[in-house]
Amino acid sequence: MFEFYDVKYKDVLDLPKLEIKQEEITTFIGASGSGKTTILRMLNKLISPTQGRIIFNGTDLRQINSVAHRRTVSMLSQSPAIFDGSIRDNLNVGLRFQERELARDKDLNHILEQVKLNKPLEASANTLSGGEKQRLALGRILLLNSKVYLLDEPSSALDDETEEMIIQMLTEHVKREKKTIVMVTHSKAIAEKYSDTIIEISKGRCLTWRCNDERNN
Ligand SMILES: Nc1ncnc2c1ncn2[C@@H]1O[C@H](COP(=O)(O)OP(=O)(O)OP(=O)(O)O)[C@@H](O)[C@H]1O
Repeated sequence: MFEFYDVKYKDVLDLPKLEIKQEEITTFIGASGSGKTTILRMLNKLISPTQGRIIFNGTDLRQINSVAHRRTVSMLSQSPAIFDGSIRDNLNVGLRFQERELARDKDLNHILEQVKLNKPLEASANTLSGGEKQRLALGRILLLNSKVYLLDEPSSALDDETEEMIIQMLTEHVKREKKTIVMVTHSKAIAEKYSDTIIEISKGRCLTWRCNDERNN
């Protein structure tokens, strides 16, 4: 799905070769500042490599329109914006931004169930806790129903039990719907348990690459 060839980003990343496979859960792990978020930002075309190229389904990312790309590839950032308004408005904002039809309350409530957020749609999003806001933002992304989700620490503000429930829901969802997840997590346990492929980044380089528990390099 994504192939990196001699990709560099300033002096932050140096990735001679990297592949992210379709319909898999690929997880990046590594120390703070190692370059994980920068990789996700490149996959979403928020930034471009300063050298080398990234191929997405056979086409150089430089040739793909950014807005069109982001309809296929949605990103949940580490600190997503929750604006002053209802949970309903905050869930629908991604669809509104993409000029798509807004979701019906039935579908919004289903999404809230999926992200384990037991709140009415009219409730103010501002009064939610940090972990609840994180789940709301995840719900907003799921509503977009994209082929690829880029998730930057999607469960960092959650307690262990909720984290496990959310990641389990996500993995079941992507397997059932044949979607692709590229995720960053601080939790090696979560990475080991739920990923098809784990890529460890250290100081902008790919340190280890493990598929189904086999170290390839
Ligand atoms: N546009 C930029 N120009 C220059 N340096 C940058 C740019 N963006 C990020 N960096 C630097 O690149 C390094 C990697 O940042 P990145 O956010 O990718 O790390 P990370 O592995 O996601 O860290 P964390 O786990 O703390 O979120 C950091 O030192 C950061 O300051």
